[in-house]
Amino acid sequence: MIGWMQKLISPSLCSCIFKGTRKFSGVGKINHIAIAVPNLESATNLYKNVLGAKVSAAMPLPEHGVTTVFVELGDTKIELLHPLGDRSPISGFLGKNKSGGLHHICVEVENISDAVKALTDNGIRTLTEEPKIGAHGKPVMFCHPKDCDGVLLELEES
Ligand SMILES: CC[C@@H](C(=O)O)C(=O)SCCNC(=O)CCNC(=O)[C@H](O)C(C)(C)COP(=O)(O)OP(=O)(O)OC[C@H]1O[C@@H](n2cnc3c(N)ncnc32)[C@H](O)[C@@H]1OP(=O)(O)O
Ligand SMILES: [Co+2]
Repeated sequence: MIGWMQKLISPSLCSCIFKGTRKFSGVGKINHIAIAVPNLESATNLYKNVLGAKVSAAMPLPEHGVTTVFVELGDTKIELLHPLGDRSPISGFLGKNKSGGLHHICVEVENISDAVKALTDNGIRTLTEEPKIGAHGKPVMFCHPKDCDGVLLELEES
């Protein structure tokens, strides 16, 4: 029954109706790979002017404590991250990795509540209680790197 109802109404509404009974539909493609950078201008210059990629304007996201630049690479992206404000979640990482480094991977999921449930049911901790709205205006959630083989995993609703 859930299958045909999903075709008629939105996945989120369906998820509310069948809370706890809907099955996670599985992970989608890589949305972006994020690199924390100590100097946003020189990192942008590398991808834009040396490697010839199309890059976005720098976008300050105070609610995430970062400024981002997206490098477009076909159907995926690199997200350049630089700390914003004095409580940035990436300051500790850059303190340990002074030249910058691979910070997280972001994978797409059809329904973030279903994905979070599948993860938490399996003992994976999320870093916030509720999803936030990410750089693409869609709900995102981060999973603890210690529960994901040392990799910070971001989920973004597609
Ligand atoms: C722009 C919006 C959005 C998007 O739409 O794309 C974004 O991408 S926002 C990006 C920035 N936001 C976040 O990263 C939010 C989630 N992250 C966090 O809450 C924190 O970064 C963290 C994961 C809790 C780590 O914070 P930190 O201050 O470094 O805490 P600890 O020092 O206690 O770290 C604990 C432990 O985890 C290791 N660690 C930290 N960062 C990473 C990482 N990126 N990848 C792998 N491992 C990481 C850290 O080294 C500690 O390990 P030990 O040293 O062994 O204790
Ligand atoms: Co990200």
